Amino acid sequence: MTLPKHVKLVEVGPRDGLQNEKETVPAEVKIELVERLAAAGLPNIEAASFVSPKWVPQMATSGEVMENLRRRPGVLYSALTPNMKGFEAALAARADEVVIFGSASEAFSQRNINCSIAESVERFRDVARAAKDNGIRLRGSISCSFGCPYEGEIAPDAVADVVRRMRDLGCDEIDIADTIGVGTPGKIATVYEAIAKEYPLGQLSGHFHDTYGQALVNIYAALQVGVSIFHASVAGLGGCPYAKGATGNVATEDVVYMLDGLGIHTGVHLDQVVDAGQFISRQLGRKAASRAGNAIANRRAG
Ligand SMILES: CC(C)(COP(=O)([O-])OP(=O)([O-])OC[C@H]1O[C@@H](n2cnc3c(N)ncnc32)[C@H](O)[C@@H]1OP(=O)([O-])[O-])[C@@H](O)C(=O)NCCC(=O)NCCSC(=O)C[C@@](C)(O)CC(=O)[O-]
Repeated sequence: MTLPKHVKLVEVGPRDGLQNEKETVPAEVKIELVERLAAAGLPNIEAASFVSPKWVPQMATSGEVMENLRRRPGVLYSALTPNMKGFEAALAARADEVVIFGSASEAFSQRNINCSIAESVERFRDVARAAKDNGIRLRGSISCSFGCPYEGEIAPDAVADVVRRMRDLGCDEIDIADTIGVGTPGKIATVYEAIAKEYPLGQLSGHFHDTYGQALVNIYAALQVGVSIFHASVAGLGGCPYAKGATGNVATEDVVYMLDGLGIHTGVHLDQVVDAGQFISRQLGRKAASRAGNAIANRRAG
């Protein structure tokens, strides 16, 4: 068994992580978080989401965050864009990458973006074309790829179908999301084997929430089938407002700790990610949900 030698980590804490926070997190705090994560070596940071502020109020400061960031050369700053209104805002805010986000579950698509899967693909068509015209990288995200809070089991064929549609829109990368963290290693292998027939494995990522404590082992299972792009959220921040009870993405500190141990290169400095995780947790007034991060912080404190 050979594991990839390099992994690209996409940091989603400032977006997926913070979008679910009840209290408004000030834009200056979000900016400092993104800057710390970039300084820690994260090559791609999801920093904004241009969605309706009535649906997700926490993301209403996305423009302010993107415009006031001190950008680090070589880092890709991404933003979620469900439609052309979101795309125009992302373009004005100089996003390097826009993310169209759909679902493998009809029920989740309706709850999350208020339209069917087929309608969402039509909306995304304009965003995809505009991204290409403006030379902006295009990423697609597919929620509920391993299970849905409303429909339960999701067939790998349903995921493959949305992967095909995202591919035909011209996505440069496609995220396979376990929105509610129900996947287990066997299912991970089955889903990636089904979708790798439709789209290059090297451009597929894993976006695993850790609700059932399976995210790290699922990353390991995905590494074994050759996936080399993973999403993670510093301090394990997050959840999805339309997936009740789902916890955050796997913590970045935990993923970096595991990959360092496996000798897999990420370019990310663990100590600095731990600092970023402790910083945002202090700001939110709670302990980080990262086992490795807290262990390292405790060890440092003696
Ligand atoms: C998609 C919509 C906008 C459709 O919402 P809609 O109500 O069907 O859209 P609409 O076109 O009828 O517009 C309604 C109102 O929203 C405004 N509007 C419309 N679009 C925008 C926009 N882009 N930015 C700002 N405002 C917007 C629009 O201007 C109008 O304002 P009003 O006239 O009522 O004042 C809505 O359903 C929405 O914003 N949903 C939010 C979904 C979301 O952010 N979910 C969380 C992120 S996805 C996620 O976390 C999963 C992921 C990616 O991490 C992977 C995983 O783990 O599964």
